[in-house]
Amino acid sequence: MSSTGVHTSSASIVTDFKEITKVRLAVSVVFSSVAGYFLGADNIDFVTVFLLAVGGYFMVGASNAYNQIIERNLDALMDRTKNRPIPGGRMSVSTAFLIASVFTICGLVVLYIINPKTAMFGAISIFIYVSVYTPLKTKTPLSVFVGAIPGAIPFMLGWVAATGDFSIEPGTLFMIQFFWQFPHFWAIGWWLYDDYKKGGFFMLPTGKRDKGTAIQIILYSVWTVLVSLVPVFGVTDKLFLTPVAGVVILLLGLGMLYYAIRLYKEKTAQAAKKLMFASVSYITLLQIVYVLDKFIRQWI
Ligand code: HEM
Ligand SMILES: CC(C)=CCC/C(C)=C/CC/C(C)=C/COP(=O)(O)OP(=O)(O)O
Repeated sequence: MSSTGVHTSSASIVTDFKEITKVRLAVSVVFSSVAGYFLGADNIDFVTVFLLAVGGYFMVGASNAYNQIIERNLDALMDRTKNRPIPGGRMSVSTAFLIASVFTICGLVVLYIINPKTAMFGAISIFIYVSVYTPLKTKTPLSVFVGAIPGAIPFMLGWVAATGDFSIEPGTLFMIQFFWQFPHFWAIGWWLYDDYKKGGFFMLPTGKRDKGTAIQIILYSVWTVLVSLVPVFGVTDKLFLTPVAGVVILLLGLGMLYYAIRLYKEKTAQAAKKLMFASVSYITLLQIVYVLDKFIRQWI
């Protein structure tokens, strides 16, 4: 989520703001929330979409700023993160804390305006990410299972924003994004293994770039695809996917699985990097297909 480019002293405030809030991750989180909203809403209300996007950005931005305060000394040890605003010496801890705190309050208020449940899930996400996942990262590879909880909330949050309800449909959206994060993150953990080691992070399930990790990546990729197909079978109430969309999702899933199997065969950082991009493409395209399928079905 951080650029690996070297910032000079001329780095602008805008760049630092983007880095402290991890703009690319935040935008993809907001994207998944808006997709969840489109899936849940009977009538699209663009004011709610706007509030969800703004409130979501505030909450993710705050989460990331707190994370970078806590990890500032470890971030300084890794190439990927050493130029972040705090270890790079361009932002003080108190400024980052101010941004994080103001963003938390603004985010909660904006999400509360949508409905109280949306604010509650936003609060749960930031709490788990900052207070449980972040400290656990240096302790155990199992931290990824904890980090996957706040990571999976945004897709379902959109549905909750649209309906005010938590039921089987948002639960299914949660499960899809939850399982997806294992191939996503373990691919990154493999690709950037040496860098993570410098910071004392052991993020792979076996702790190593070995056959065991590669097999787990394949298994979780299979799970991700299977869970993604559940709405085709009409067991998830209002969340439904046509068989045509199911076939498209299956093809996308086989694409991700192909890169997971290549990682198993090649066991290289290059293969892991490709799987990381395949995983990001998978979740983004899945959300687009889910939304398009709903609207095309309504129109024809
Ligand atoms: C356990 C959960 C997760 C972990 C540990 C994780 C970790 C990471 C890391 C370390 C990177 C940076 C790779 C680089 O330096 O280039 C990354 C990239 C990315 N992640 Fe995640 N991620 C998680 C969940 C998510 C979620 C929930 C989303 C979106 C809904 C997401 C979307 C992305 C995207 C779009 C990128 C590529 C853009 C970028 O480099 O910032 N990730 N992830
Ligand atoms: C609605 C709401 C508030 C949602 C929260 C979404 C959220 C913050 C998801 C984070 C997902 C995650 C574990 C990313 C990895 O961070 P990392 O600390 O491993 O990344 P790093 O190594 O780049 O610091």
